Amino acid sequence: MAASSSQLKKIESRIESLSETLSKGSGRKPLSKIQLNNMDSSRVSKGHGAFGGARPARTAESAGVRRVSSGRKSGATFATKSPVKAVGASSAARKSLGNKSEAKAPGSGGLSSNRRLSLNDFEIGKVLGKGKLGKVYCVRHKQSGYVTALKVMSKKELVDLKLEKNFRREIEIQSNLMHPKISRLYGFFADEQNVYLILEYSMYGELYHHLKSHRRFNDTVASFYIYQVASALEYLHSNNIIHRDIKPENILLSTDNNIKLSDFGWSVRVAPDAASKRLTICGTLDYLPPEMIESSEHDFSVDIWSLGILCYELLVGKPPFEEIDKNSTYKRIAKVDLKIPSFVSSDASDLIYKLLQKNPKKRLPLNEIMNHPWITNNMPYWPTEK
Ligand SMILES: Nc1ncnc2c1ncn2[C@@H]1O[C@H](COP(=O)(O)OP(=O)(O)OP(=O)(O)O)[C@@H](O)[C@H]1O
Repeated sequence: MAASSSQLKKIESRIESLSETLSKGSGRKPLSKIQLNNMDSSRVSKGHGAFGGARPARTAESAGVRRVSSGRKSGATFATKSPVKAVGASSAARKSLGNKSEAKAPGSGGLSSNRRLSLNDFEIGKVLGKGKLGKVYCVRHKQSGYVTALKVMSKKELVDLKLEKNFRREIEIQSNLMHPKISRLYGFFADEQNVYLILEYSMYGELYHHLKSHRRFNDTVASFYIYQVASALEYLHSNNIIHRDIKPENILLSTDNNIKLSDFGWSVRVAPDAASKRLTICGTLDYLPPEMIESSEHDFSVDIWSLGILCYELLVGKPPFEEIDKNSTYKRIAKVDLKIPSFVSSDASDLIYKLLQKNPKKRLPLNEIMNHPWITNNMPYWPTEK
């Protein structure tokens, strides 16, 4: 595993430029004011699903978030069932995670109607959290009664931070996704100052906070989450999308510990041709794969690497290559300097080793991850619907 001195030199100079790129953003062009001002929800609502078919006007998921009580419970390893009556959603959460019926549209006339939306269409509730560009609120759509999350982003900040490209990606990709383990983007609109994303409400917030409050999860809990993320990734990859920012902060929890993969700001749609490779460095430091650090091309397997990091972090409580300074982290990633604590079960260790392979081609494919003994042996203990 030890790298030669010339390899190390190469990595060091790479790290310098990488640190610069990550702190500056990767040269994204500013979007003109006119483009931002022209944004409205009709682009989303008129858009046909990239994966064949128009988006339904209302989903079972959205119906399931009606009449939500405002209190957010947290703390339980498996959060107790919410007061929300989920219509059709999450019933097949455990063993048939890909069940499309969860995302079927039971009716019409919901949030994604062609009528332009504005802030006046919503009752604003509590702040759910704060992002880089603004706050996220729990809101109720007055006409339908649907409770959703409303992400408010300042146009000025978007331009100043050169994040318009990420924002466009987030909208273009997420609005066409329909999977029970992926957070829905119902639409968006803009006014003079802000753009607003209407998102599926995940009442239990980020998986990251749950992990921090528990320090680490046991095999049953961690495998339940990993299986769900793998299921979401299987859907994304089969639709030629690489997420590129898998981490506990981007995994939200809804009822019954159903995960909702979110934050598609770094995701990318690639040509169906398997040879298509990307070069952009993106994602989050601890989750970067060796090929990004070494500036090689990357493909779908970056998400498999990140799934390996996630698996480790859920079981150990911190990512595997974490160091005080980022250069040391980069070096450890480049060398795949992996040390798994002895309290991690042998099945889990086996899976982590198979995911954190330096050679992207050697990383375990998603279907094999979902059938790995660590998953199948823990599956009977996953929570069931009450
Ligand atoms: N759909 C949602 N349901 C419930 N809570 C949410 C939802 N979306 C975001 N939140 C909460 O709001 C916080 C901020 O979210 P936001 O996506 O703006 O932050 P972020 O991760 O920094 O994203 P960005 O990088 O786009 O700024 C999250 O940490 C989460 O707790």
